[in-house]
Amino acid sequence: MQGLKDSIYQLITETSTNLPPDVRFAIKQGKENESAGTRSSIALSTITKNIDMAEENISPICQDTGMPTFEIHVPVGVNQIKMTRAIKEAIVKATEQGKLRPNSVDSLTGKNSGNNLGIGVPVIHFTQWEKNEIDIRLILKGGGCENKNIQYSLPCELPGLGRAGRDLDGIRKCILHSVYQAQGQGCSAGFIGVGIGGDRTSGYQLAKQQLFRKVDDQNPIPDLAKLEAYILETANQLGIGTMGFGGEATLLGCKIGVMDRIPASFFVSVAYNCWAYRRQGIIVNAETGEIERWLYKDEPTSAAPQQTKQQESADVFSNGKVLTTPLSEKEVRELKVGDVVIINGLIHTGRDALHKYLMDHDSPVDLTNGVLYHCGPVMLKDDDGNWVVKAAGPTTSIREEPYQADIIKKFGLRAIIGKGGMGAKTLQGLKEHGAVYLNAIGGAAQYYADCMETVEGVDFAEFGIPEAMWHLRVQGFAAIVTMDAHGNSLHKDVEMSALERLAQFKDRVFD
Ligand SMILES: O=C(O)C[C@H](O)C(=O)O
Ligand code: SF4
Repeated sequence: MQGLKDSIYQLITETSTNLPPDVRFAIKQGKENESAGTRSSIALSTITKNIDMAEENISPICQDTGMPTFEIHVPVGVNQIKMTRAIKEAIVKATEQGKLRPNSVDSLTGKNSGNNLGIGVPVIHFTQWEKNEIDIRLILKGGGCENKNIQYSLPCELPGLGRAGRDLDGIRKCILHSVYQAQGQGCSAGFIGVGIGGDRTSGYQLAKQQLFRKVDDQNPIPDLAKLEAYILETANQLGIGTMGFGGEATLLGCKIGVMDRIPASFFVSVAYNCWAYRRQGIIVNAETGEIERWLYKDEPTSAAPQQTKQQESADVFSNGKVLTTPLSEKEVRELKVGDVVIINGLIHTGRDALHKYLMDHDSPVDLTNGVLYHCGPVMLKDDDGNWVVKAAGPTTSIREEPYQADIIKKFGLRAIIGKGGMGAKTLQGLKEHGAVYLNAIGGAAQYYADCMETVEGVDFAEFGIPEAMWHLRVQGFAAIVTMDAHGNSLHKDVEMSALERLAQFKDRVFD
C-alpha cells in the first residue's frame, strides 16, 4: 500500500481547503434567504468569498482545522497498524505544509506537539466490512462549534420550551434548544447531527456520525425525516442569523439518527458543526492504496451544477469607518453597535494562554490604545525564514470573559476583535474604559489572512503557534461593532429575542 500516505495527504488537503458541493449549496441557499445589505448577508458574502479563496490558495478554509477524525471501513485482513502509521505520516506532512494548524495540545502541560500527533490524536475508528475496497472519511470539526455540542437527559426542563418528555416531542424541544443555545458562537449558520438514544458516549458518537451524511439526503425513517424538516424550518425562525448577527440563516442542515437505549437513560446528543463543515471521503484500492474515487464531490441532486460554485465576491465591507491603530478614546466612544469598521495598522493576537498570563504579568509590547485580536493563526516560515500568515480568522471570545474587562483596564486596550460576542462583565468594562468589541466573521481565515501585510514579531512562541502573541500589521481588516462603549450589545439583544421566539414553539407538535 505504497500510495496510501499520498492518498491520505490528498484527503486531508482537500478536506481542509475545499468545501464539498452539498455544503456550498446549503450556504448559497442560506444566503438567498437573507435580505441583501443586512449584517448577516454581509457575513455570508464574506464566508462565500472565503470559501473560494481557500480553494484557490489551497489553504485552510478556517484556521482551526479541528480534531482530525477518521472513520474507516476496511476489508478483513487489511493491516490497520500500517494504515495508522500512514495516516500519522500524512498528518505530519499536512501540518508542515500549512494545510493543518498544529492543534494537538497536552492537556496537563499545555504544550503543543507542533505536528498534530499526541495521545488520542488523530482520532481513527476502524470497522471491518466484507467489501474489497477501503472507505476513508475525514471530518475536521473545529473547537468553537465542538464547544457548542450539547447532550440532554430526558425528561428535562428547557428555557422557553418547558418540559421535554421521553417522546418525539421532547426530542424536538431538545434539538430546537440546542440551536438556540449555540447562538452565533459556533459560527452559524450551522449544521447539526443528532443522536437519539445510546449512552452518553455512543449517543455523541451517533450524533457525529450523522455529520457524514449528505446535506440533501433523505432520512429512511419517516418520523425522523419529518423531524429533520421541521427543525430546519423552525430553527430558522429563531432570528439568530449568521454569526449571531440576527437574521434568517441560522441552521443549514439537520440530520438525526437513532439507536436503542437502556430503560433508565434517554439521551439526545447534538453535534453542532459550523458553516465550515469540512468533511470528505475517498475509496481506496486495498492493494495499491491509491484513490479510486471521492465520496462527497457530487453536485446536490436539487442543484444545477453552475449554481453550486460560489462566485460572488462583492466587497461587502467597502463602506466601513476607517480606523488606524493606535485608536483614540474619542473615536472609539463615537462607535455604535452596527457600525462597520476597517482597521489599519498594528494589531496583536491573544487567546486563552495569553489572557491567563497577562492577568499577573506585564505585556511584552505596549498595548495602550491598542487592538487585541482573539485569533490563533496558521503560520509558516517562507524560504527566507520570515513568518507568513496562512489563515487567521477570529476565535470564540466568550472563553476570555473571566479576564477581558481586567485586561482592558490594566493595559488600556481600545478594541477587542473576536467572534460570538462577550458577556456582561466585558460590556461594563468597555463602557468604563472606553473600548469596543468588534465581531469579525468567524471562519473567514483566508479573507483575513489576505489583509495581513507583515508579521512584525512574535512573543510567547513557547505557547505554540495558535496561542502565541503575534504582532501583525493589517490593511483593510473589516469587522462589525457588536458591543459598544455605551452599554449596547447586539449579542444580548439577539439572544433575548431568540428566547422569545423559542417560546413560541412550546406547544406539542409530534404525538
Ligand atoms: O481555535 C480557533 O481558532 C477557533 C475555534 O474553532 C473557535 O471557533 O473558537
Ligand atoms: S472558527 Fe468558526 S468556522 Fe472555524 S472551526 Fe471555529 S467554529 Fe468553525
